[in-house]
Amino acid sequence: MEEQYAINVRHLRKEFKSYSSRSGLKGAFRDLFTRNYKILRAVDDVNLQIKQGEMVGYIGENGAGKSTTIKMLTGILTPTEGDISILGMDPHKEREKFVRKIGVVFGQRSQLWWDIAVQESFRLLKKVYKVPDEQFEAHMKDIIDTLEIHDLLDKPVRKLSLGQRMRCELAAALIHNPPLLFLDEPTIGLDVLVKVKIREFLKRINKEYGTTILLTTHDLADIEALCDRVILLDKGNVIYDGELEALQHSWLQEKRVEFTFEEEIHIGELSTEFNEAHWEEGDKPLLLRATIADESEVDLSVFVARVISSRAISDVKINKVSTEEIIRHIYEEGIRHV
Ligand SMILES: Nc1ncnc2c1ncn2[C@@H]1O[C@H](COP(=O)(O)OP(=O)(O)OP(=O)(O)O)[C@@H](O)[C@H]1O
Repeated sequence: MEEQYAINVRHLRKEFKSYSSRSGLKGAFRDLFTRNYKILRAVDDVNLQIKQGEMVGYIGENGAGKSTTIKMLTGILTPTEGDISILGMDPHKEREKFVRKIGVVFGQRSQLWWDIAVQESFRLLKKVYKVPDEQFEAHMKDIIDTLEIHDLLDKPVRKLSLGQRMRCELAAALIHNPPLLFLDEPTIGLDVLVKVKIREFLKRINKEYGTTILLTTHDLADIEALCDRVILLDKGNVIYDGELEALQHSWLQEKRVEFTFEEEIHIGELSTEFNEAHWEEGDKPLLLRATIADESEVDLSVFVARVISSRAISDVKINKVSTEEIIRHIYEEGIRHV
């Protein structure tokens, strides 16, 4: 039966042994014979099913296990346990066939040769991937035009700025037009214009070629621009897998208003008089924040009007909760009824 998923991962686990040194000379001597170690479970029972053509954001705090997962999916690391099927292949057992079907960009590491011109790297990769001449010419011209890297082709990689290099890295990952692309922090350290260019480009190849993209990023604007689905990882476990919109929506229902008063007001006074909201101090003097629970029937405009008509107020802000805030909340409080 044809594999239904581009990425199908079951019960994936990766453990690292971390060694600790004993103290003192005696300890160092004992370390020569037996080492103390701890087991760290970087990825713990992760299941992922991603269909061809999906663009999925793989997010989580530092150390959550994102890069370790990507390294296992691309065959760089061997799992401690679990099954990985990528486009119906095992990344380890069918290595040669496998690498011709995937593209990988690690934002922190280059796959281009440092001292040679960018186009030389492209030609070498063309040979590695056994891309036919005609396909290479037409496809690369398109990529070079879209990523606007024409003027960089003669330069050695070491002379490129980070943004220029990243655009070349992406081009390199796509030389063989792979159906599946793994991107680990592809926009790290880039300025906004380059980020936007890269996002537009990824959208285009996804639409044109149905490229499946799994993306890890700390920049949630990347996710917002590209991914309908997010998978949220926490301490090696998937804690959310679903639509970004659903995640946002549940938080947007919480109504939050910031009032800046003209003179100092006691919070207890407001809590009694306007008890439909939960009141707290803001981060500036005279600023107080009112939060109305998701499920409450309170009409926000009526509430704001009541407060404004009863006190002297210099500013009112009705907050839209940002995605960053949503993610932070999730870490602090866990997922609510999404
Ligand atoms: N080779 C290794 N040896 C030992 N521990 C490792 C190794 N690689 C990663 N780890 C540990 O595994 C955990 C997960 O790391 P990983 O790099 O996958 O996280 P991440 O989610 O990609 O984080 P970041 O956003 O900071 O890149 C961390 O605690 C990290 O210290």
